[in-house]
Amino acid sequence: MKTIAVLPAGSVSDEAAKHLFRGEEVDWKHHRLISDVFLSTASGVSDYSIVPIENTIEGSVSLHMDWLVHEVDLPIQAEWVYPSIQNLIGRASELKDASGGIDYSLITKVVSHPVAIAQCYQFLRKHLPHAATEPVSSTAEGVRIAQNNPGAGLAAIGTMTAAANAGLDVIASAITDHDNNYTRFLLVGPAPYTARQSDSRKTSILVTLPEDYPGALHQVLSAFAWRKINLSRIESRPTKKKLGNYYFYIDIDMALDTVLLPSAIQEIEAIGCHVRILGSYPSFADYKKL
Ligand SMILES: O=C(O)C(=O)Cc1ccccc1
Repeated sequence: MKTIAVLPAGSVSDEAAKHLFRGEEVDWKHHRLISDVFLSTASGVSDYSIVPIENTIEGSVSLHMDWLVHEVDLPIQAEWVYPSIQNLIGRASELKDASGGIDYSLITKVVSHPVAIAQCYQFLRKHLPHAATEPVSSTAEGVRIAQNNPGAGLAAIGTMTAAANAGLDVIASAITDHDNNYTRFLLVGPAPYTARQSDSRKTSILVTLPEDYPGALHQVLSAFAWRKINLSRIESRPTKKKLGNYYFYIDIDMALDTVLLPSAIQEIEAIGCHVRILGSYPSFADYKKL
């Protein structure tokens, strides 16, 4: 039986995790903090960690990308995309107006994961411009805080599951600014993921450019382009060593084969780039086919 570390029960990550591993017997290790999700596998307690890495509305989850790069050395073994439907959660009985509807002015603070708060920016600006927002470690943690603080004018943003688990009401459903809000999740750990196969494979690398080499980034991109290797994502992140020094996080739409991709990597290493392979793995873009 696999042991898998993930954010708390009822979080978006937890729902996505249960979807990938449905039908399998799993020992779930729920952690309040993403750092403990990573460290559970890095320390050998868990076999895998599940990490939300990118969202349709908000883009990359920088903290999680930085943990993957700077704090642990855990290969990516799979990626999949899962819908993130956010809801406003609280105690309806505490928010009634004279006609029995919801009086949003009675909500003084909204508590949730910062990415979830950002996904619902327009809803909050329209209905809750007066309310404070408080970022916490997960949407499920925000619901737990609302549950444990009755009468405090708190509302959370989270999943239907988290609301049901906490015995709270869904005050407003599907409040994200755009429909089709999806999150990309990574499965990280030492062993390959083999439970499901995908025709689509990716390889993620981290490239550090040589100093004082004008046009180095163009040469990196060219090394893939002339080999007709498609790059689906490139993102610069600080190396945290010196202002203006970046890693380039590159997703490549092919497996780490034996000739083409290794030769492209050798070519960019030859001009002085440092390349770290973050993983080569199956990609499941359509969760309905999982
Ligand atoms: O907080 C959660 O529920 C998570 O799983 C992290 C997250 C938050 C918002 C969008 C995607 C993942």
